[in-house]
Amino acid sequence: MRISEVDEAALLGAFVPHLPKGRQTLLGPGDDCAVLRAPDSRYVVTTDMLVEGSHFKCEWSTPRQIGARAAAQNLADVAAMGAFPTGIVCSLCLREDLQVDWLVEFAKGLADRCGPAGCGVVGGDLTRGPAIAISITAFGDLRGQTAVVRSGAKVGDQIVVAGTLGMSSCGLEIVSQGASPADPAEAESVSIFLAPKPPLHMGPELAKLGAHAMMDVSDGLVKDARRMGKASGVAMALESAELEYFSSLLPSNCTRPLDKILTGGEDHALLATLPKELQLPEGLRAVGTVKVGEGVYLDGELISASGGWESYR
Ligand SMILES: Nc1ncnc2c1ncn2[C@@H]1O[C@H](COP(=O)(O)OP(=O)(O)O)[C@@H](O)[C@H]1O
Ligand SMILES: Cc1ncc(C[n+]2csc(CCOP(=O)(O)OP(=O)(O)O)c2C)c(N)n1
Ligand SMILES: [Mg+2]
Repeated sequence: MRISEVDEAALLGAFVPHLPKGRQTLLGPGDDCAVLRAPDSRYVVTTDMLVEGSHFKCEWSTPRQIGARAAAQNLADVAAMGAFPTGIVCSLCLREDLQVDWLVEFAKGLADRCGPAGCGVVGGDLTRGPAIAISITAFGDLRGQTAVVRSGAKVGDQIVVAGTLGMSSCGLEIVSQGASPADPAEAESVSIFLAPKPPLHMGPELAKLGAHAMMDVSDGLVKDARRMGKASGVAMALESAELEYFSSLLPSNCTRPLDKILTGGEDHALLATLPKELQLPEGLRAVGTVKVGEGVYLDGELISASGGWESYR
């Protein structure tokens, strides 16, 4: 049945039962506001939008993948502060021709990423319009840790990454060509593009390790490292030899792999800097060193191009 054939109460009746409750939810969907516990007394909050055609296409993604992507990109921002996601609210502008089932599958996608993180989907809003737009606001708890900001990188720090780089961009390339994935690496890159799996648990882990700065990589390593460097008043020196691990994960016929690792966005890896003497645990890769100066360097050469996704270009 189309969403235009049912009233809002019936739509919510189909949607809400699929949403995860979350460990910190005191009152979920159904009232004027939700009530969330904030055990730490502070909370982090972030918001991100996805628009049909700009961030996803219904020809490429299942509704469940769109839900997972929408949740993942918001939860990655929470993790990038060193926090644990506690709840999200999700506002949806839906086309009238969508099926009620689309909404149910979208809810399952939100649950795919929020559920395992212990994060509730505690409210939202529904409206109709000419294209799908999704706006999510996410809240997180710092559990006593200091929030890890992007401005704290110190000269001498090692620059580290948790998660993948370039996989989403390879997936976008495959999907844009209308091709089906030919091997497991291609399938994984398409899956990461359509429904990213950020290493959410590594955010608080990095905070505990004493990360000086952290952010998630949404627009590309170079562009986001440039933002971190600028905020911290330092230069970010990347080493291509250290990036080889990320190349090894990419599909074998992915074009310009180093470019994708440097400038491809949307894997939602975590980029952080750590004290130089620290031994890196499983799940973290060193990619370079924080230096005196400004800008981003690769093997000692300044990268002058923006080096990433531009939403307004
Ligand atoms: N419309 C807005 N009003 C206020 N702050 C905004 C707005 N858009 C972006 N910002 C802020 O600017 C910063 C950079 O935004 P953005 O590039 O979207 O971050 P991210 O890549 O982490 O999602 C964030 O702190 C964000 O909250
Ligand atoms: C249909 C489609 N085309 C292209 C892309 C690639 N893409 C869109 S936005 C983006 C970068 C991140 O988007 P933005 O809205 O700037 O996210 P933010 O930095 O706010 O987290 C990329 C790589 C996509 N996801 N979907
Ligand atoms: Mg944003």
